[in-house]
Amino acid sequence: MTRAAVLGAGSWGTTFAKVLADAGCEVMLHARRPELAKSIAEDGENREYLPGIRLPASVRATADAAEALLDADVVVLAVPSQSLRDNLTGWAPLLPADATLLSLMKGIELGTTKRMSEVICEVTGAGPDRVAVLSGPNLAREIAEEQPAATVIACTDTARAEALQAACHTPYFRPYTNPDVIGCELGGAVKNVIALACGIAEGLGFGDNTRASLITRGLAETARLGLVLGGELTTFAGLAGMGDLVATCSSPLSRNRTFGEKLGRGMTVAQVQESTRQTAEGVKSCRSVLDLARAHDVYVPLTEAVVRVCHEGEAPAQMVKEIMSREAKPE
Ligand SMILES: NC(=O)c1ccc[n+]([C@@H]2O[C@H](COP(=O)([O-])OP(=O)(O)OC[C@H]3O[C@@H](n4cnc5c(N)ncnc54)[C@H](O)[C@@H]3O)[C@@H](O)[C@H]2O)c1
Ligand SMILES: O=P(O)(O)OC[C@H](O)CO
Repeated sequence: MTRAAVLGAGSWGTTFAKVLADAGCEVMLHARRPELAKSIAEDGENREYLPGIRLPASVRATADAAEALLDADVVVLAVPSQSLRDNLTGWAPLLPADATLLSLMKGIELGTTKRMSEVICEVTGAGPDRVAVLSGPNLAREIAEEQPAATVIACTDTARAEALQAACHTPYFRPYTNPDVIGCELGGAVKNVIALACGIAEGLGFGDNTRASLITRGLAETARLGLVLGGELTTFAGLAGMGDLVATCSSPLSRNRTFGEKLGRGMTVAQVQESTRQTAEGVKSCRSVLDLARAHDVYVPLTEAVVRVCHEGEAPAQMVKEIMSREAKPE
């Protein structure tokens, strides 16, 4: 039986712990706060992040990282992207030698512009073939409710990707493998930025044409950057590209889209941040995505626009004017 440690007991970490357990794994879920670990262990439910969802008995919870990681075959990382390096620095000495390291995170590190798998390799010293990424149209609440969804597990080592695929395949969760780690990570990080733009448009009162235009041009922007970085075009047309972009940009469950919608309705970034404790990765990653694009001379006008609204005080209505009045060009 596969033994998995899930580090991060937020909405996605907790949901994925349930998926693994439903697929037959023995799971240790690690929460930072001892009181949250205790309440998950006692109630069989994460009332803070996933209220109303019963966790299988094979999910155990602890706040002790050493206990969570003991003899783990698979270590799942599910913390906010910008906190990964600090968290992982503490966990690295406890990682079992050949465990597969699986990232669930969708962000680019500020300052270094590194993808999460790159941060994992750097901090742990693991080779890239030991590190995998899971990404796709996977809104946590829907999956916790066992609504059918597909996803992608990307790893350069096919055997590890297939082992992970078997470890999390359930009647409601269908993983596909893909060797393109770069494309999957880029798709996941940039869709959060485009979802912010879609939320802003929603908040301004715009409808389906606007959203479809943003999704389509957002995908063009993602693929332009991803190809330069070494991703594959087919990945951007797949679940970790278009699939995730459509789900996140369309769903009221998306934290990024909801964040953008509040901005579009007139709230400031600080006000929206105060209104939620959940992670909206795109607010920070829009800056690192833009830095990455500039370093590779790639044109990313929607990301630039989101950065202006989130970090430079531009009004959402002005952002729309600027996007629409750019020089006309061929598609
Ligand atoms: N929620 C989803 O639907 C979903 C789906 C797919 C991918 N993801 C990705 O998974 C990652 C985790 O997202 P989530 O939804 O579980 O987030 P969340 O905000 O629900 O939970 C984050 C968890 O990380 C912990 N944490 C550890 N160090 C932290 C720190 N320094 N600052 C803040 N929190 C810290 C928190 O205590 C919490 O348990 C993100 O990269 C997100 O983009 C989320
Ligand atoms: O709630 P969001 O915006 O972080 O999106 C969640 C998932 O990434 C959707 O696949």
